[in-house]
Amino acid sequence: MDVKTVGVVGAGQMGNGIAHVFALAGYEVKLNDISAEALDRALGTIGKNLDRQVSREKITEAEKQAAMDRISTTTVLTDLGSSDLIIEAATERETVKTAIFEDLQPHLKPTTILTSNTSSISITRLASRTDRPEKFMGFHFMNPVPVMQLVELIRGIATDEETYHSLLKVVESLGKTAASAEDFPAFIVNRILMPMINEAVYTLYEGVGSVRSIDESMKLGANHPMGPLELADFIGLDTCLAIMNVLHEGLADTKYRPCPLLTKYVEAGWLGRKTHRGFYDYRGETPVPTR
Ligand SMILES: CC(=O)CC(=O)SCCNC(=O)CCNC(=O)[C@H](O)C(C)(C)COP(=O)(O)OP(=O)(O)OC[C@H]1O[C@@H](n2cnc3c(N)ncnc32)[C@H](O)[C@@H]1OP(=O)(O)O
Ligand SMILES: NC(=O)C1=CN([C@@H]2O[C@H](COP(=O)(O)OP(=O)(O)OC[C@H]3O[C@@H](n4cnc5c(N)ncnc54)[C@H](OP(=O)(O)O)[C@@H]3O)[C@@H](O)[C@H]2O)C=CC1
Repeated sequence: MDVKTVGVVGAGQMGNGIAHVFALAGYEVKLNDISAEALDRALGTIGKNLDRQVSREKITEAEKQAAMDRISTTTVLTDLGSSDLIIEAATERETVKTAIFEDLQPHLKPTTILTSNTSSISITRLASRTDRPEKFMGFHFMNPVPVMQLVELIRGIATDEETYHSLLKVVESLGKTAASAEDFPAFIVNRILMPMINEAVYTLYEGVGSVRSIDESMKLGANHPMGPLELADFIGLDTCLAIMNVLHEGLADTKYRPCPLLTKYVEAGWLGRKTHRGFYDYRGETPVPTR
């Protein structure tokens, strides 16, 4: 299947990054969200991130303009029906994702490939709720999408080889690198990364260190580009908690128990950068630790 048009569902931090890289690579992109404000914000963010690439001479002003012109937005999900490839990047909740695929599928071409950017949820189970499990895959981009090299490709039990090879070609066309992961909870990156973040929250919860000392320790002591709590805020604490819950339930092992402090931050609506407060408070000029 030759992919030329892409429909992206969900215009949050991942959806806008995915639209950005596809438009820059020459694909026509339709970006959908339930909220018109989210779509406006996404276009603003894409413009700013493309400007950054122009100012660092990675792309020209004309390439930026051409990329912006290839992106259209809509709050009507079914407008994405004519796309060759759908990338679902809505909130990490299985019921949300299943409803999107159910609403979309009567409007799709028989050849359309369906994918989810889920961080953790079973691809086989999501696929089984659609009319085309053989054309369904996990297509897991990393945050920030314009910068990170990796894309995880996850085949469900029924995914056919043609679909897998079509997506491999797409990843190559974006200048990124694919890694194949088997369909088990949280795949490869988050199976390893998220227990580390959860452990950092336990380290804070048990008073072993403060937010700042935990992050400094991992940046200066293990050469991580961001401390684990800073990274959790960057990913979104709701997403981190959702992934830990999938690991905990899916692997039935107490070592994946989400830290109660992580749950408390999510219950407070302190979801990290996207709500301006998480392990750090981002409302002032510089981030201030909340513990
Ligand atoms: C949860 C999941 O399911 C899976 C996941 O995604 S897990 C999260 C994975 N991501 C990570 O672990 C990110 C860890 N953090 C980092 O790698 C770095 O802190 C970072 C790349 C985000 C920023 O790096 P930095 O050195 O502090 O910032 P900065 O110097 O401004 O940026 C580095 C480069 O990225 C570019 N950049 C940063 N953000 C960008 C964006 N959103 N769009 C475009 N370019 C961007 C900058 O322009 C700069 O480019 P050059 O090298 O060409 O100059
Ligand atoms: N954050 C990260 O680092 C990474 C996240 N992912 C995965 O990507 C997906 C998106 O995450 P992320 O971008 O961070 O989340 P965000 O919370 O930033 O964005 C999700 C967006 O989806 C919208 N949305 C919710 N329901 C629907 C719907 N039915 N139709 C269309 N849009 C909808 C939300 O709208 P509203 O806000 O109005 O509810 C919001 O704008 C998740 O599956 C996540 O696990 C994958 C890799 C990295």
